[in-house]
Amino acid sequence: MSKSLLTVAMPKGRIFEEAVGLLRQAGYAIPEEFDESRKLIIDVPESGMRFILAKPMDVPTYVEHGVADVGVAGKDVMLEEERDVYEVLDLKISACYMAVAALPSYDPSADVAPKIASKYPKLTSDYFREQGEQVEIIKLNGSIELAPIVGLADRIVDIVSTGQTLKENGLVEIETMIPITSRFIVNPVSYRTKSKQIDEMVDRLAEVVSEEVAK
Ligand SMILES: Nc1ncnc2c1ncn2[C@@H]1O[C@H](COP(=O)(O)OP(=O)(O)OP(=O)(O)O)[C@@H](O)[C@H]1O
Ligand SMILES: O=P(O)(O)OC[C@H]1O[C@H](OP(=O)(O)OP(=O)(O)O)[C@H](O)[C@@H]1O
Repeated sequence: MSKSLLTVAMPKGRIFEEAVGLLRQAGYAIPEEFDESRKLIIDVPESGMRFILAKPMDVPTYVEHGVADVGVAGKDVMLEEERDVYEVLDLKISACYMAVAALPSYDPSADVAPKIASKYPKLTSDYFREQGEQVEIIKLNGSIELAPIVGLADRIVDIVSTGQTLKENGLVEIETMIPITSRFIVNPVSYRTKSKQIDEMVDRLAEVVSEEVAK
């Protein structure tokens, strides 16, 4: 990895477009080809940056290991991964929330050994431990809403945004857990060794975020 360029770990997928939009608003020249490319490493020397494009859940791993200096990750990922990185700014993009959901017929009083399906086993386990409820967690990798319908789990813990997926699958939200937005994260060593570049980036992004919030 180049030491002169600031390496930014970006999440592919849902967050990508909004995160790139913020960077452009903050004055970083990100070429158009960035939006469509299949490349996983893109250098933008005119902005002094190298971007690495990772799976959203993996961004904190790249930043913790220092192969990326900074990155963008959802709060859900931060809570699940618990990596040794600094979370320095709430970018207030890709807003959604985590919720517990079940079939409308679900009766909590009859639920003696509850099974909870989720893509987020750690976050789910922490949540139910804090609630003082003992549960069995079933880790799935997607289509979580399927689990209660086919009888794999009693409840699910998943992200809700529009609520359409729950609705179309006949599930109801029974607890709202945590609001989620994307965060700007920093490797602790890079924060010292590249403080000038990183401080400037945080300041510029913070300004754009506060302008967006004021709109
Ligand atoms: N409706 C939503 N569903 C899931 N994630 C959302 C939603 N809205 C915003 N997010 C944010 O987007 C991130 C997930 O992005 P995305 O769905 O592209 O990744 P993924 O779940 O890893 O994708 P994949 O479908 O490839 O497994 C989450 O970490 C969360 O912070
Ligand atoms: O409230 P909504 O707007 O419907 O969004 C929430 C849904 O979107 C996500 O799934 P995704 O599309 O990432 O598919 P996945 O289940 O395979 O993770 C999430 O896991 C929910 O299922």
